[in-house]
Amino acid sequence: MTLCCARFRRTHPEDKIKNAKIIFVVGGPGSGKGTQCEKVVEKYGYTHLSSGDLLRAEVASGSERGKQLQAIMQKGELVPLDTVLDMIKDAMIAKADVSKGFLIDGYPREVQQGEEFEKKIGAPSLLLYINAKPETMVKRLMKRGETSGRADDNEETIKKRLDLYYKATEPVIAFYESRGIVRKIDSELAVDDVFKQVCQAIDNLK
Ligand SMILES: Nc1ncnc2c1ncn2[C@@H]1O[C@H](COP(=O)(O)OP(=O)(O)O)[C@@H](O)[C@H]1O
Ligand SMILES: Nc1ncnc2c1ncn2[C@H]1C[C@H](O)[C@@H](COP(=O)(O)OP(=O)(O)O)O1
Ligand SMILES: [Mg+2]
Repeated sequence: MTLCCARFRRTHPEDKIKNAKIIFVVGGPGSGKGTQCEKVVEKYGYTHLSSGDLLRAEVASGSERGKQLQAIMQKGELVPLDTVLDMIKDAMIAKADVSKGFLIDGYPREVQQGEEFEKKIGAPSLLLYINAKPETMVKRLMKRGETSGRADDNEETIKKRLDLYYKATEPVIAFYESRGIVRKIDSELAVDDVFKQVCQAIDNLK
């Protein structure tokens, strides 16, 4: 009895994801992260976790926390690090038993997010850097805004998100470049041609 309880206490939910394969998907707003992740899920069976989607689900739940998050996202700002990291961690644990690997889309958005992720979860083996010109991103987001219903797909918020991307998120790429795990993807091309580059990067992992 005593032995059994001791063992129970030592089993943490985090243990389930300790050795998970992790791919960070980083790029500006509207660069095509979500589009490419969907195709990776289809071909490789990885689990796609988008920080933005997780946050929007919390907003849709109507919770008090969701209301606070909505106000931040509407302004194009970043939500608190702990909130988004906890959501990703919980979602990873929930999928750990059936997942071949995780695509973490939209995270890290600043270097500190990467550092905290590694402390609490683990290290990525690849960073897909989805790169498009700012004009392209704005054009795609304005188009997406016609149907997305997203509170942040409007001209004013798009500009703020782009500025924040260059200021806070691009340094993330330099941070991981020194580790040799960044693969830069030209996202100016048609979706399938972008995907070919993504496949090459993932296939080289094995
Ligand atoms: N390679 C591409 N060429 C043209 N349009 C694209 C391409 N990739 C994505 N899009 C479109 O651009 C918009 C933003 O793509 P999305 O995947 O939502 O980007 P992100 O998740 O990086 O914000 C979507 O409407 C999508 O259909
Ligand atoms: N890692 C993160 N840290 C803080 N805020 C985040 C976040 N990921 C998403 N958010 C918040 C702020 C973003 O402007 C908003 C939408 O994010 P998103 O859905 O990833 O955008 P997109 O796919 O257009 O790049 O959600
Ligand atoms: Mg997205």
